[in-house]
Amino acid sequence: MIQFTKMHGLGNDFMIVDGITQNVFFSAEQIRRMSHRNFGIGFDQLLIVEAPYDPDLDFHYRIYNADGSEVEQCGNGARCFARYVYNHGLTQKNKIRVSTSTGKMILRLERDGSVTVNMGTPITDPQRIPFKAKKTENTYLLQANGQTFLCGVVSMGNPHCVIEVDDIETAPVAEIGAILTKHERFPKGVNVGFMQIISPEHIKLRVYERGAEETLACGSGACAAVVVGQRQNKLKKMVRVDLPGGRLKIAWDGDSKPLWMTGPAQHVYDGQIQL
Ligand SMILES: N[C@@H](CCC[C@H](N)C(=O)O)C(=O)O
Repeated sequence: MIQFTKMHGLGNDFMIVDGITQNVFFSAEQIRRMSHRNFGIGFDQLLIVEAPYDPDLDFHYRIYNADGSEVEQCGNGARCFARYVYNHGLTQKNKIRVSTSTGKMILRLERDGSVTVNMGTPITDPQRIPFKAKKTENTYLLQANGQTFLCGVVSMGNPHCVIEVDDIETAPVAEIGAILTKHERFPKGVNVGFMQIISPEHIKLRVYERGAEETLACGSGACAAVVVGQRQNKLKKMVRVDLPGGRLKIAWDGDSKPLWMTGPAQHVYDGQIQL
């Protein structure tokens, strides 16, 4: 039996497993089965807590998409991870240093129950995203489905492409998201964000996630949208991001500064599963 906890950050939901006190290994096929919303637990991502590899860190964790692929970053997952390790007595700290497969992050538990995450510095160099382009630009033209899309491309540890739309309600998230997420110019796939700018301090966003389809919220996607909007001089430093599942606060001072994301992390239930 494997003990797990179900949590969500604005409806982006997670199965979280303590891999320190339990010996766990899941195949991609097992992850796909567990993530199924009718035949399994149902989740967008699986997070596995591990011991730190570095004495300066408190934890390491692995992130898997619902389709079983391992990924580098998950903003909403980071907030849930912080609440999970604190509530399960794995740490007494309210400033938690963690690493994932791409880098290090600092998670801060706030008194009001929200969690603030230092999401690190965005990457715009195409080679490091990775994205096939000759040089760094604020916008690129992407051809798909007989149409041309103007988009910003950025990595928050994981790859994002952000398209500005006039109306978030009618944005072709499922149709175009499913095509662009596998576009040949993104060798490792991409998360596709659709952003409506309401004002320089307020956007609406829907994200078709790589390996999970459209989710109710994407934390790294919210950061990516703010980077893209700011680099086009359309957004200010502090931005309210409204996603289908709720609101995030994103702050970015630009250039080589890290992004800060603040939002909720909710426990849903504890369970156990036999594979
Ligand atoms: N929901 C996440 C992102 C999860 C990973 C993503 N699907 C990818 O493949 O990069 C978030 O809140 O950032």
